[in-house]
Parts: sequence; C-alpha cells; structure tokens
Amino acid sequence: MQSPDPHLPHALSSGPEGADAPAGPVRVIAVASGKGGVGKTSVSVNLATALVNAGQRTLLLDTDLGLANVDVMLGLTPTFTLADVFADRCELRDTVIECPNGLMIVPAASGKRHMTELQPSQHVGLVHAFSELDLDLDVMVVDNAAGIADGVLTFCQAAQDVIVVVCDEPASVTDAYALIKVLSRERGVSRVQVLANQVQDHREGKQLFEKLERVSARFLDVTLNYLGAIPRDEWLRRAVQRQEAVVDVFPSAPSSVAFRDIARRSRQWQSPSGARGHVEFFLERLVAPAATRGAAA
Ligand SMILES: Nc1ncnc2c1ncn2[C@@H]1O[C@H](COP(=O)(O)OP(=O)(O)OP(=O)(O)O)[C@@H](O)[C@H]1O
Repeated sequence: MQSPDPHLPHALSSGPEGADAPAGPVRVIAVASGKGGVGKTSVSVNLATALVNAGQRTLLLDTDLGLANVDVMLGLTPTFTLADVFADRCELRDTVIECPNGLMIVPAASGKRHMTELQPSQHVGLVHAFSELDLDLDVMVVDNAAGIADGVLTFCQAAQDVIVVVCDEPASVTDAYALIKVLSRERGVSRVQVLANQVQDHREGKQLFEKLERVSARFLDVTLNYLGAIPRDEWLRRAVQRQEAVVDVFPSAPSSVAFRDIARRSRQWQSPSGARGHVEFFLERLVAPAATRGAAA
C-alpha cells in the first residue's frame, strides 16, 4: 500500500478504511501520569493481567517509545518491537507477543533515541495502524511515557478512557494536573479517571483525588472520576523483581485485590459505541483541528 506520509513506514501507512469487518468495538484505556516513576507501568501490567484473568481478551501496548518497560517488567525478550515497525523490518502484527496467561503485548524499544523524536503524523499513523490490527480483542491498555509529549497526548486523546496515576508527592500532583490541563484544553479530553498509587490507605487516596479535583474544577472544563487507590505494597515490589505481575504471582496481596477491583470497575465504563470494530480509537478526534476543540490559553 502507498504511504500517504513520507514519515510513515509501509506497515503504519494505511488508514482505517481498508479494515475487514470487525468482531466488535475494542475498548481502549490509556494509562498516563505526568511525572515519571509513580507506577504507570505497574498499573498497566497489572490492570491488563487482571482483565485477562477476568476473561477479557486484552492487548497491552507499550508506547514509551524511548524507554520501554513492559517487556522488562514481565521478563519477556521480544523479537520485534515498535522500532522494527518504524524501520520497516516487520509488520505491526509481528510484534505481538502472547504470554502463557493469554495476555497479548506489543513491546516498544528501549534506548532508541530516534523513537522519542517521531513526528506527530507518525503518532497518528501508529494509532491508525492499531485501528486496523486484526486481533480478537475486548480491551487494549496503553502504557504511556511520562510527561506531556505529543505521543502521550495523541494516545490519550484517541482512547475512550484515560487513567491518570498519581502518588502522594507534590511533583506528582502538579504534573498530573499539568497533563490533565493539556489534555483538556488542547486535546478535548473531557473525562479522566484518577488512580492514586502507593498510598497508605483509602483516605490518603481520596485526599489526593480531592486535591486534584478542587483545582481542576476551578480552572478546567473536565470531569475527574475517582477510580480508587493501590496501596504501597512490598509484594508488588517483589513481583517487579521477579518480573511477574503481582496479580498473578501474589494474588492475595493487598495491591492485587485493589487491581482486581479496578479492573472490575473499568469493565463497567460505557462501552465504545462504534459499529466498526478492531481497536476503537477516537480517530476523528485526531483529525479535528485543535481550534474546533476549544483550545484555550
Ligand atoms: N503500589 C506500589 N507499591 C510498592 N511499590 C510500587 C507500587 N507501584 C509502583 N511501585 C514501584 O515503583 C517503581 C516504579 O514503578 P513503575 O515502573 O511502574 O513506574 P512508572 O511510572 O511506569 O515509571 P516510568 O515513568 O519510569 O515509566 C517500581 O520499581 C515498583 O516496584
């Protein structure tokens, strides 16, 4: 197929028009945080695993294109990553790894600096390519990079739901607010799920949420929902060291219980409405000019 954009390799060049008849819409959940190191990848890996364990066909996509972690966290050795797709060495489908528990993973590459410098059109191309990935799926969980770079914003904008992970550190709360502000003002995101991580108890999680909600309600046109809290849990740290998901290896750990609860709640969110299936990104949001989405100063 001809590439409409010189930045896009063959595998990422086709739009959604050519997709075959789908099985049904696939819910896309983007996980982001603003600040790094707050637990995004831990949340993505364990949410995705908890969804698989609940019978949902789930794909976990690592879009931290420069410093990928999902494969490391699960002890996987990918043959191909998204960097190979961009280098035209393989098709997107070739990157998919199926774990023994059924979780499917698309890994990114670590230490490839050029992958952090993709053009906005290449990020949109990646979203398009996933939209026509012909896999039998119910959910796709997208683990984003830290920060507010274009790729993060594009994946969050195109997802049905965005989970912003926050922990009890001033920089985490400030950066989460900065991310929500940019998503709301520049990308038209109107609903964000807030997940408090590494908290002592539920009260601390709720207080964190209320802090964010107060300032967002004052300055932004966005609805924040409190998704819940994951406790600071030594079992989770041990699972990371063993390169396994805590929900699999220590299923009765406090964090595992919390992840299962969050997975259950995420399944109650409104389903995508599109009749067309595959990965149901909000492609139209990516092509609408920013001005029509009410970009504000
Ligand atoms: N609930 C928790 N309890 C205990 N430790 C945790 C918890 N969540 C995360 N961690 C620890 O914090 C570290 C960072 O977590 P993780 O890699 O998931 O963060 P991240 O936000 O994805 O980081 P990055 O921005 O670098 O990608 C991990 O080593 C993990 O062990």
